[in-house]
Amino acid sequence: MSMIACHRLIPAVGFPLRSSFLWTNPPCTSRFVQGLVRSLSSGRISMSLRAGIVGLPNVGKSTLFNSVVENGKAQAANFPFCTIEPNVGIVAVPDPRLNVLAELSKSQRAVPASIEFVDIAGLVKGASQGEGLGNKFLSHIREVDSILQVVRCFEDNDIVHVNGKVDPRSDIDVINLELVFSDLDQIEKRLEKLKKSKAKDSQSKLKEEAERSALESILKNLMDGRPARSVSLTDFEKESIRHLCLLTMKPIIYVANVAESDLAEPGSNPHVREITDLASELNSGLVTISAQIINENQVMASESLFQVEAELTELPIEERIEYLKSLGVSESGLGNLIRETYTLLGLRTYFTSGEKETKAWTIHAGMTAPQAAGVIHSDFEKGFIRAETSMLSPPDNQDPKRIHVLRGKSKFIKGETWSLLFKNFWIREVIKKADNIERLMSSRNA
Ligand SMILES: Nc1ncnc2c1ncn2[C@@H]1O[C@H](COP(=O)(O)OP(=O)(O)OP(=O)(O)O)[C@@H](O)[C@H]1O
Ligand SMILES: [Mg+2]
Repeated sequence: MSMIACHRLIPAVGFPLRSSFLWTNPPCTSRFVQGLVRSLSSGRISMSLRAGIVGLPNVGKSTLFNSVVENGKAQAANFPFCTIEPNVGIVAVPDPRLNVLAELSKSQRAVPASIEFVDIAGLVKGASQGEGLGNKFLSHIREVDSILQVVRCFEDNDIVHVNGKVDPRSDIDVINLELVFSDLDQIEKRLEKLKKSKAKDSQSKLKEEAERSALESILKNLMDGRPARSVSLTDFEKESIRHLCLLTMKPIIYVANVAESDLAEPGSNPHVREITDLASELNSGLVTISAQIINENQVMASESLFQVEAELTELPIEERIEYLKSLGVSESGLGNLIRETYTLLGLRTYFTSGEKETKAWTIHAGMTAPQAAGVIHSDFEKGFIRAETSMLSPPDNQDPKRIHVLRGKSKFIKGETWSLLFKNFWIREVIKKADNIERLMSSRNA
């Protein structure tokens, strides 16, 4: 939904909303930065999951971390293994809906959803055997929920490439192979242990059986170079191997790090084209960013002040938007990256909105309306009465993308819900208790 349409909408409904559950469709793309800045300044975060920034040494991981994390101060420099201990920072998930709702409710603050980013040391060939900084770093990857694999796609003879040349396919293979080796090693040890184990009760026996059969099929796939995530497992099997935190089970997004001059037209960069094909072969996400930091000398030498991602976080919001527009980019790759990561983790957002605050709540895809309400408080799940979905469109009906809103009602929430106030703009449908929110939203979107 465009911001223009939102602005048109606001005066037409210029009264505060009562606090109610609002579930809306996935974030629209415009003006994310404003949401981000406002969100960050609110200083409160609702829930956090971890995404690890992974890649060969010296490809721009820490530079990216500094770009994404407000006040990120990871050391980023032109030499391999610059990072040793992981850098950790929390970022708000940019979501323009948050601000629209906060304005509608005249909220005192807006609280975004969040993700934790972890900048991990570079991996090299043989890491699983202890090469480079070896196994210790693989264990840092084990602790994250998803992987952002930074792939160097910029040519610059001054920046050392550990393998001597920019070659995304080979870089990706090196990292993926190390993750596979590490999992193989872990699975073999675990299977050995399971052989000796004598489960006490039938429940533990069942669990161990599920674990063994899952690990055996994963092992077979790993031997053929296929990641654990490509193996189809039952929910019970997945649960039984969760404790192993297998590296190749984690979802991956490839992050193509390009020169800032390629940001407007990434397709013109042959390395990006190569990763695009690879990512679709591997069923993984791809985001193109330019993490480059222009050092002071370069800025002084080129009057034209090239701003790229790392510097965007230091600019006032209006200037960021102007700058991105001047590059022909409708929004920063970082906004995309953060949102993609969030979606990749299987996370979705709904909002509560009132005068005190508008807040993004994180739910897992597939939760039912009562379960989603239960994220706020278990009483809301127990006392759930109903939810309704509605299409909220501006009065002049010019905006083709409407906000989809689900309204929850619980006997624990006092006061009128607000559908009546909006009746001119609503199509009302009652949702059954067991309905899956996400499916409902996508069927409404179709
Ligand atoms: N898009 C880009 N274009 C040009 N140079 C870049 C780009 N991104 C990062 N760099 C430069 O690459 C060098 C290495 O960056 P950085 O320290 O972030 O890498 P790293 O992956 O964290 O390395 P390490 O694994 O050693 O910690 C820095 O000099 C940085 O300025
Ligand atoms: Mg680093």
